[in-house]
Amino acid sequence: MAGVKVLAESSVVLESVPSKFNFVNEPTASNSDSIPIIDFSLLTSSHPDQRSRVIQDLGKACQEWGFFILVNHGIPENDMEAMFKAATEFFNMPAEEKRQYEPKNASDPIKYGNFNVTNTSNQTFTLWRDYLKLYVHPDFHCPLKPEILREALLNYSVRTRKLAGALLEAISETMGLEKSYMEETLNLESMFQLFAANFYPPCPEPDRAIGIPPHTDHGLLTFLIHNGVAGLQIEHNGEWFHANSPHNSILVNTGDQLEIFSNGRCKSVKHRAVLNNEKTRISLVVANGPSVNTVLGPAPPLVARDRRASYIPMKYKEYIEKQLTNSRVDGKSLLEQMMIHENEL
Ligand SMILES: O=C(O)CCC(=O)C(=O)O
Ligand SMILES: [Fe+2]
Repeated sequence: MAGVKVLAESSVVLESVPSKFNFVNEPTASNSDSIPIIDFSLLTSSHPDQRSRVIQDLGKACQEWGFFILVNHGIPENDMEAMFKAATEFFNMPAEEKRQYEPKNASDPIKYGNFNVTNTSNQTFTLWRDYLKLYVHPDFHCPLKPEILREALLNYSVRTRKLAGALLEAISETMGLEKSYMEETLNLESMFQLFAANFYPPCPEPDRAIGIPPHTDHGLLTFLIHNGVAGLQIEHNGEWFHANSPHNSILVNTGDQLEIFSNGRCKSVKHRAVLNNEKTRISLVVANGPSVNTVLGPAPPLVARDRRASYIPMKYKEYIEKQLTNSRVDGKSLLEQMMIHENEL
């Protein structure tokens, strides 16, 4: 298939969603003005009170929401603009140019296309989204075109990697661990970084298709920026909320590996991308994980404190592969499968 973009822009005016996209969707969500906002610049504040307050807020955000809006993060606006420009140019290239990146294997380091998901009743749906996914660290992979992509992405991956490192240090502190604990035990100098650009064209029947169904992210911390068009929703206390983040901020969420590592303190929260019938939405995502060879389980000092481990350890590489191949959209998630419940002890 040539991509959802081509379909949405074809000369025949689409009045309904072709049946292969039909996803039983429950799009209602509420607004929330209480998604935590974290001011990154305060983490380096020389006022001890200010710093300890932001560490406390950060810990609370990871525990209660698993999502927060990061402001004053230090990544220049121009660098983000350059990424949107490059991603837009990529999706605007002719279908033949993009087709060479359609994956042969799920683990190809450069992938473009659209995605099918299957539910527990064995029905398959195509998602209303074109994506470009690139492995950018420890090895950097990037399509040759558009030419502006390489430099912009190299820079963005360096900057987001530094930011992830600094946030993970602060998150270690929120749990009473040494600042460098995660960096050392999870081999963060060779952290696995995945970049994804998501392109959601306007959809004639936004309630009958979905951009990305409910899921959690597999890594430690995910960073998301978007082009100002709403669409991300997150689950909080069993309800769905719109996650609107202001221009120039970064929406950060804690992923499965951080929930496991923190022995359940940080929450890897379900989220989904819904559609609209007016505007194209673009989101740019950087998923930051441990090195792929790390066997990640609950941190021993936390297990000692809690007197039990609440999750089974697994090599991160294996976790990613399993999540790619095993999951049914409405089935038990891999994270749920890794949990050790109290009655199983
Ligand atoms: O586009 C969005 O807002 C969500 C993207 C997302 O959840 C993902 O790429 O994992
Ligand atoms: Fe996600």
